[in-house]
Amino acid sequence: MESSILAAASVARASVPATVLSPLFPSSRPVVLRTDVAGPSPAARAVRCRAAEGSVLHRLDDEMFNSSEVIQWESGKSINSIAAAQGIRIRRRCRPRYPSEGVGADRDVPRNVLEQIIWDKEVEVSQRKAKAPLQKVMESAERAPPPRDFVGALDAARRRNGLPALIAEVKKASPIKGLLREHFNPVEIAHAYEKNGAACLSILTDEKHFLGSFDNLETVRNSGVNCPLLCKEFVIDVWQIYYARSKGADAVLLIAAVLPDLDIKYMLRVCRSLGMTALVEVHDERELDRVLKIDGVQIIGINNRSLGTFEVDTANTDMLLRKRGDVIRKKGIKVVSESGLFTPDDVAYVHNAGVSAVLVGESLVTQDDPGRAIAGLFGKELLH
Ligand SMILES: O=P(O)(O)OC[C@@H](O)[C@@H](O)c1c[nH]c2ccccc12
Repeated sequence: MESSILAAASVARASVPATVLSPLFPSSRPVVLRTDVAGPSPAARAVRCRAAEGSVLHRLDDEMFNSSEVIQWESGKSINSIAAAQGIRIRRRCRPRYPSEGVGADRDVPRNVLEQIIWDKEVEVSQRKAKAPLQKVMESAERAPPPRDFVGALDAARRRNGLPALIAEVKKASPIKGLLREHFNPVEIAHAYEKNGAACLSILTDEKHFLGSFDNLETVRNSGVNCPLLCKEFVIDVWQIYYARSKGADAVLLIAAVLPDLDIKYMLRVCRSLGMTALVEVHDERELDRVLKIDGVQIIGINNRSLGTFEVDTANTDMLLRKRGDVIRKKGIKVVSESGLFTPDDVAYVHNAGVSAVLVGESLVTQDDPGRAIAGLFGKELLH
């Protein structure tokens, strides 16, 4: 068994260095194989067995995980109890493996839109993984065109215009507003955005709730746009990050409302190993404080929209920057104000609050000419 673990480990060594990625848990999450203890715990033994079955191994730096985190995983605590301890209210779809997670109706029914999306996403990801196993997707990620510098493009655009850089979103629909644009051609919209000064593009890939697709991401990437691309996905599994890279994404969104700290740390690491940027999204103070404790976060998105209630308030960006702007600036982290921005006043408001960039979908895609709409949003033409 040991020899097959080592054999599998050598397969993955190319990507990253002392932890195991195992499908033992609901999504592929890191589990440290501890070599400093007399004998492996039952969970670690199980991991070894899975590893021996041929799952892909990843090695990460030990110092990344403190021992209590390791023990959390090894103790077999459910993802939901770990998440709840961090204030995360979005539950993963329950597995019978964890009887402590509730029974009956409460267990089987998602409690809000975000939870519904995440539950659907788990089914979708496991189906996609069955068709394209991680190892295959990793190989095709290696063959993808090299990643572009997402943060660099934002910095350059901000310097050029003296305004927050624009991440313009290719968005067909949303769960609450429904269809945003009847005639929807992602490539046409992407080119119009780029021509009118967008620094980066955000491509929604969730099919069920946003009518997006990975095909859109791939076609836009192959259509000759130069802007770096953010894969706007509900990431719950590192498989999705490799998949996004294989389709040409330069950045991915990591939503703190659904990801425990350890997942964020691990996913940041995977992004870095692929040369991608992670835009870590928060909505409230608790999520922001969690994210500020994680090393290596370069760019934070403050979502003005609650993904639980879908209510929007642009004052959220201002409020969080008033409270935590000092720490954010000290750490050199850039902030993107996301959602609900419609007018030059809205942009000026979040600019004054201290953001480096804005992420805008609805107010652009709902207009006849989404490219021309950019000058309307900023109150002037943006330099390309
Ligand atoms: O269309 P708006 O209000 O301009 O918002 C764009 C973007 O911020 C929003 O689509 C978004 C922000 N975070 C998300 C997470 C998942 C899906 C969508 C989003």
